[in-house]
Amino acid sequence: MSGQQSLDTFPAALEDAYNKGTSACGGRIPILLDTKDASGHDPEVGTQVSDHDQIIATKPVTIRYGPPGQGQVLMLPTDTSTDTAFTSLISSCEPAAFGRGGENVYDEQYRKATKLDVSDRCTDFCPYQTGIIDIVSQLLMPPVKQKSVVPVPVTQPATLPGHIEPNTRALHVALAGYTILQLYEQMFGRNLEKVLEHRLSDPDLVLLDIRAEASAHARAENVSDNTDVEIESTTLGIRAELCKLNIYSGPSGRFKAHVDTPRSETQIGSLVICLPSESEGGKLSATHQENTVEFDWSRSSSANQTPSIHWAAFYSDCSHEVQEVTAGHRVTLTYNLYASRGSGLLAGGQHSMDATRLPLYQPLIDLLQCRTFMTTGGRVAIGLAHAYPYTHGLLYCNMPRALKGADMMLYETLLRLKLDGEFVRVMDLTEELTEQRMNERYGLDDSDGETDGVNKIVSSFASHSQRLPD
Ligand SMILES: O=C(O)CCC(=O)C(=O)O
Ligand SMILES: [Fe+2]
Repeated sequence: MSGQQSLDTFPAALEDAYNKGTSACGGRIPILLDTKDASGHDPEVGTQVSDHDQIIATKPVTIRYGPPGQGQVLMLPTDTSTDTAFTSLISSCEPAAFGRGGENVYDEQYRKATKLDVSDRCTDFCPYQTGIIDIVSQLLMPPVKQKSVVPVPVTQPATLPGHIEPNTRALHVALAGYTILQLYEQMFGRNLEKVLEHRLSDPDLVLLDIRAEASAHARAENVSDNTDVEIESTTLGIRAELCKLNIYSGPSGRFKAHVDTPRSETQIGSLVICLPSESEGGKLSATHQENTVEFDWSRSSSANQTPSIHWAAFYSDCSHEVQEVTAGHRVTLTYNLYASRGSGLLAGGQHSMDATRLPLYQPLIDLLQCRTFMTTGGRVAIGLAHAYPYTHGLLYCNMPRALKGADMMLYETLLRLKLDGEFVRVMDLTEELTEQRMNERYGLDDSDGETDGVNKIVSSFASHSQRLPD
């Protein structure tokens, strides 16, 4: 390719990458054959050094197969010509069919391979442990589809709904569309600055909810309709489900071009793990529109490399094929990849964590059952431990799912106890108040009145009047 052609092609490829991402990716994980350290223990592969410098490697892969009571154990890599555990694995496999016109068919012209179903074997290989799922999630997920965010209304209502009991001990926050400023000025007829100085000495709790209207906006119909879409397109994770062990053997193992049958609506692709057993041929190619990505894991292409696990992941709509295996055995594990909420957005969702085991659970019950605590009911404001992107309209849609650590723990506990929590942005408006004073003094007009000084949020929950679980 000439220099000029390259100059023309690269920007186009870059634009494609921005717009479409990629439809396939793959890699290699070396196998550490001697995983015993001097003390005779297995070092924790892949976690010896910090973060970025970790060398991702894996131990030899163990496969257990065979009927109950007659199980066999195979460790790969091995000498496949002499290891009886390997030859016996080959003979335990049965012909692999494939889906055609809604039926399972066996046609050697199209697919010549054998298989072991999940129920017939297990393996200690883990695509999560080896970081494959992290890479696939980050690289292969659909490109971010930015939707225009409906502008946040800036008008404030003139009056407040409801009322606050005179003996309410804590701040009542989270009245969507209303400000703490208004709340205090109306309820206490006092200057907010003095109220805050008087009530809250902790600098984290210099409260003003001038952005409460943005939370109302996030809940407004037109945005909530889109909220899930926004989340799906920006922060999805991937769940991998082991499906089969397949063996493509020389001289004529193959799987002609096909598109996998999705197992459910949330299946987004497939992951193929090629275990370390020598074979020739068997190149995998995945094609999406005009783009084809090839993965050659044959002995000749990986000569001089340490024994490795190779992997490839591709979208469900990729047509892919395994070219003819000319010699040896190509042993693969296939996983179905499903879209999932993924890490980062799990707070309050469906998951397997039991909130009653959280360290906050019992103390909160004890507090709420305490006869001297807030005897007439009321609300409690709790400063959260982490900072969140509160001025970012799009990211704010992820709240409260994006709560982290202790904040997630608090939220899960509140949900489990069926307590009503709301999130309120807390902003340090010291600068704005100073500016306002200056403006008042010198008669300047503050036309904007917004601030970026967001640092904490507050959760409030109604107490006492709630029924607690027995
Ligand atoms: O083994 C491979 O590389 C791909 C196998 C495949 O396409 C399948 O099992 O559907
Ligand atoms: Fe396939």
